[in-house]
Amino acid sequence: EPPGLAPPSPGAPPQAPDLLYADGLRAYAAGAWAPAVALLREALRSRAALGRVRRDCGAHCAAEPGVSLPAAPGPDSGPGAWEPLLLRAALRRAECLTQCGARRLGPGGAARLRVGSAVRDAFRRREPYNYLQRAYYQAAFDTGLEHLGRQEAGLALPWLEEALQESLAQVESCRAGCEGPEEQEREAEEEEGTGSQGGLYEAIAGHWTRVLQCRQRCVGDVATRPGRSLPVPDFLPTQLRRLHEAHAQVGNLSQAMENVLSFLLFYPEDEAAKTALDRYQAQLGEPRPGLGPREDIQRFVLRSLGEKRQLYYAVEHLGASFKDPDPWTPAAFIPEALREKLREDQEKRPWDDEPPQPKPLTHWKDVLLMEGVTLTQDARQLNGSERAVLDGLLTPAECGVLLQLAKDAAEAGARSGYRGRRSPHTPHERFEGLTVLKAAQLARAGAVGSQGAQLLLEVSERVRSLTQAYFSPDRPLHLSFTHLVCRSAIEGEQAQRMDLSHPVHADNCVLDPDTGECWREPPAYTYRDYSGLLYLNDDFQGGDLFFTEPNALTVTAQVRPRCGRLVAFSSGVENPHGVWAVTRGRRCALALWHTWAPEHREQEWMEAKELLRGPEKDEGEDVASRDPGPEPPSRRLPRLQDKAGKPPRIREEL
Ligand SMILES: O=C(O)CCC(=O)C(=O)O
Ligand SMILES: [Fe+2]
Repeated sequence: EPPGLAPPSPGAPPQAPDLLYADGLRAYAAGAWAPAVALLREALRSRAALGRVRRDCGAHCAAEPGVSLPAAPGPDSGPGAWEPLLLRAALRRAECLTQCGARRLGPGGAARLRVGSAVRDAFRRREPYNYLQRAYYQAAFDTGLEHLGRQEAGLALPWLEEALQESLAQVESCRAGCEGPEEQEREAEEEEGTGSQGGLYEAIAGHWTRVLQCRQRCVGDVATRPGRSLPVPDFLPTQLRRLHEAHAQVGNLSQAMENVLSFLLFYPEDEAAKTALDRYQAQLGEPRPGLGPREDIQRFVLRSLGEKRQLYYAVEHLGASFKDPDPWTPAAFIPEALREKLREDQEKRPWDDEPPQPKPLTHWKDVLLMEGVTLTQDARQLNGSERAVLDGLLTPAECGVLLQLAKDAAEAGARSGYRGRRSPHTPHERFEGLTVLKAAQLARAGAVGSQGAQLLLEVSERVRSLTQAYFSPDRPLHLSFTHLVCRSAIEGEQAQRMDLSHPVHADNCVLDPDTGECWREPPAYTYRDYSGLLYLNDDFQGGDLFFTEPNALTVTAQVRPRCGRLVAFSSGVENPHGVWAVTRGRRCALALWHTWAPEHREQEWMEAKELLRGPEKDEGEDVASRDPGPEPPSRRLPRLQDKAGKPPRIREEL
């Protein structure tokens, strides 16, 4: 129990967590800190209590003699003999679970306490902890690390041990939630196919796959710190490593052994751990036959491996999808085809042979002049390295055309049944993205004006040539992805918002704010070398871009979007960035990523251009559509003018 919490009133059924959460947020917004904290804590506790009920009932019902699933039938019981037994046991078990839930939560309890989807997402993303600082076990781990940093291994140990046990307990309650009806709806929404249309057994297999996917995600959920989009990598093995080192430092050799053996369950080939094990063994003297890995970890690893085996089976044979959250899964578990892909991803490391270096900025000024662009802030003014704000890349008329394109494309999408998605980064915003190819296809189909689609191509090339001139004059940069993105505040959900429109991240590596390290490996887009954001409007509230230190907390610079403003920066750890919540209106920007690696050049750019060159669009003077080169054209293209006839200069201090 987190310190400072009053004990729950014994026996009383928990109150609905979503009501508590909403009250807590209201109190927070009103500045009533004490009630806000009490309510938010109560919301978390009530949610945990619900999780406990599910978990306890699950365990209780699995152990009931009358409802336990049948043992495998003998060889002489004939084919199909197990089927009625299995299904009857499933019915009994469901009955037991229903009764147990009613006993613990009151009649209709589970339904009464069912949480709405927005709040469920908030809990899943651990948002309540945003308000209460950090999850208790994460705080315990940090305290442990602080002691270790001060060479106080003895003081660190109880914190580290508690953090590990509490993390495991959190994983258990998360897993218990995976059988809940809400999870199933959500998973089924996300992934259609695995058995949702089949008969009884396909449906059972699909349901089971979704339960397993959800359970496997739990480690990542528990390891995700509030407000962050990515989990602390390798959360459990990291804790075990700290534990064995700390135990060894204070001379608890047998516990050091237990913990390093547990670590080796995740990484049997880890050289440092093997060496440590040998050392502990030598120090201990005579062999201790009873010494093995910790039971809790052994159970965890075995169970997880069993689930992975089934999931990979479903991937291979049932078309299910599974994004394995763990880097420690043994290669033998992963189907050959997937392994191939992982290997490829890992081998493509263009930075190995040609590390990025600071470039002499030779002719960028000429390019700026030619483009009618002004440098508003350089890296020094932005408190960083390799970042810049440039203005005047678009005329207001051009912004208008691109905004119209985004709007028309969204409407075309809506007509074809595509609902404006919730943002992948926050439940409080809608998110629409348009690629260059999609724009060209829509233009061909007459759903959007071809002028907009054409301009999208042209402008992306404008940004590319400028970014290359500014940051990489001696080495060609290619566009690797171009995305027109609008984020819109969802009305009625903004009042108490504390989250970000886009959590702090780096564009080509996985940032670990606790160590300030950034892992240039998948799932990051490791081949991205420079990022660009070209803004189209400013008539919205919130939504400023900000840069931080690698701790993801200390803001070093902020940029207010506006039409024609480009923020360009190198995509690595030197430029962690995020976007403040968009609390009113719609914020549209062209996001562009550049790469030095020609093999990661955006294929769709050329396809889009081909499409737009088609017969319907064959106007003689269309320069862009005539360039046959494999590269996007680097030549300056005609630009839309304002009514006055000259491209306006925009220069404003931030
Ligand atoms: O829209 C912005 O200002 C930033 C978006 C961003 O960082 C990204 O998409 O990676
Ligand atoms: Fe980004």
